[in-house]
Amino acid sequence: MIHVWAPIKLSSAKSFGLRHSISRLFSISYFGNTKSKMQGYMSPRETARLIADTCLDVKINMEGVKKVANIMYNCVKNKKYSLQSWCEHELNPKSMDKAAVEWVFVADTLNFSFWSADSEKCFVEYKGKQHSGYWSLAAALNRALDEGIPITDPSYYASISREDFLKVFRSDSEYDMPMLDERLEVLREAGKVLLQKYDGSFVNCIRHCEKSAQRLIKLVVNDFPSYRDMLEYNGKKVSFLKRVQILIADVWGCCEGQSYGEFSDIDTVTMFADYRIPQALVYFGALEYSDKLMDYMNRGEVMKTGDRYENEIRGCSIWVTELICEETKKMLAQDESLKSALMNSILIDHYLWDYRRELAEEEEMKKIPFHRIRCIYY
Ligand SMILES: Nc1nc2c(c(CN[C@H]3C=C[C@H](O)[C@@H]3O)cn2[C@@H]2O[C@H](COP(=O)(O)O)[C@@H](O)[C@H]2O)c(=O)[nH]1
Repeated sequence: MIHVWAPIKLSSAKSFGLRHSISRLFSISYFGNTKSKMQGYMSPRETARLIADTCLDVKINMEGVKKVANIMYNCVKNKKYSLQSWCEHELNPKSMDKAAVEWVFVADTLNFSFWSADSEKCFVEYKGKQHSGYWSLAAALNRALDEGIPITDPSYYASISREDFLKVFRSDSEYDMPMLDERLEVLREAGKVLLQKYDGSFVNCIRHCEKSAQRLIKLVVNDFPSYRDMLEYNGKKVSFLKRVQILIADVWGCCEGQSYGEFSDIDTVTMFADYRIPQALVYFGALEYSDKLMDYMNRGEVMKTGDRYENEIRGCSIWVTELICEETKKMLAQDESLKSALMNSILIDHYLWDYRRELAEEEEMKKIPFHRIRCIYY
C-alpha cells in the first residue's frame, strides 16, 4: 500500500497546524485499503479517559458535573429537551427522508472552524434573518437549494467549480466564511467518494452498516479522509472523531432515531469535541482551566493541531460529558416514571451547544474563552 501525499498549495501563509491537517487529508492509499484506518487507535472514549487521567491544565469538577446532570434530568422531567429537538431548529431539514440525510452529510462534511474576531463575522441572510457561525453554513445550504442549486447532490458538488462554490457560500457581510479553500477541497473529495463507492448517496453508506453507529464510524473514517480526526499524542494513537460522530448524531436526530437514523449502539457515540462545548462546561463549573491556560486563551493565541492544551481541552470535554451522562442516568433511574427515559452524550452535547449559543452575548459566557485553532476537523 503506497501513501501518496498530495498536499494542496495553500492560498496564503497558513499555520503548520493547517498544513499538517491538509497533508493528513490527502494521504491517499493507492492499493486499496484492506486495513481499517482506525486500527491501533484508541476510541474517543478511551482517548478521553487517558487524557483526563494525565492532563495538567484542565480539571474536572464533580460539583459541576452534578449541576449539569441535574439540568439534564429536569430537561427530561419537564420534556424541555429530547430527540425531537433537532428538527425544531428552523434551519434543520424536517422531511426525515433521503434528502434530509444528504443535507446532513454535506453540512457535517463542512462543519468546522467558523470562529472569527467578533468584528469580522461572516453572516448569511436567509428568510429575513442573519445567521453566523455554524448556522451560516446551514443557511447557505438552504439558500442554495431555494435558488435551485443542487448543493446536496454529490454528482453536482463532486466537481463543483470554485466560482459556483463561492456563490453558494457567499457571505452577506464583508467577511467570508473561514477556510473556504479547504471546504471546497473537502466537499469535492467527499462527493467523489460517494460517486465512486456508494452510488452517489450517503444513504448507501448507512445501508452498509446494519444499523451500527460504530460500523458507520469506521466506514466514514476509512473512505472519507477529511473525517480522520486522529493523531499521535504522547506516543499514543488517539482519536476524537468529532465530525463523524456529529454526522451520525445528526442523522439520528434528523430521522428521530427511525429509518436511516436507527442505530442500535447510538449510546456509544461520545460528545463532539469542538471549541464551543468546553465554554459551556467551564460556564457550569464542570471543567476548570489552570491560570496558565486561561491566560494563554485570553490572549487569543491560535493553537496548532496536536498542542497539549488542545488535546487536554478536547479529551476532558469528552470525558466530563460521559460523567455527566452517567450522573444523569443515575438520577433518572431513581425516578420510577423516568427510569427508561432516553439519555446519552449526544443529547447532553446538543443541549449544551444550543445553550451556549443562546447565551453567546451574555457577560458570564463571554468571559469564558474558546480555544482558537484552524483545522478541518472541528
Ligand atoms: N459539540 C458540538 N459542536 C457543534 C454542534 C454544531 C451544530 N449542531 C446543531 C445543529 C443541530 C443540532 O441541534 C445541534 O444543536 C456545530 N458544532 C461546532 O461548533 C462550532 C461552531 O460553533 P459557533 O461558532 O458557535 O457557530 C464548530 O466547531 C462546529 O463544528 C453541536 O451540536 N455540538
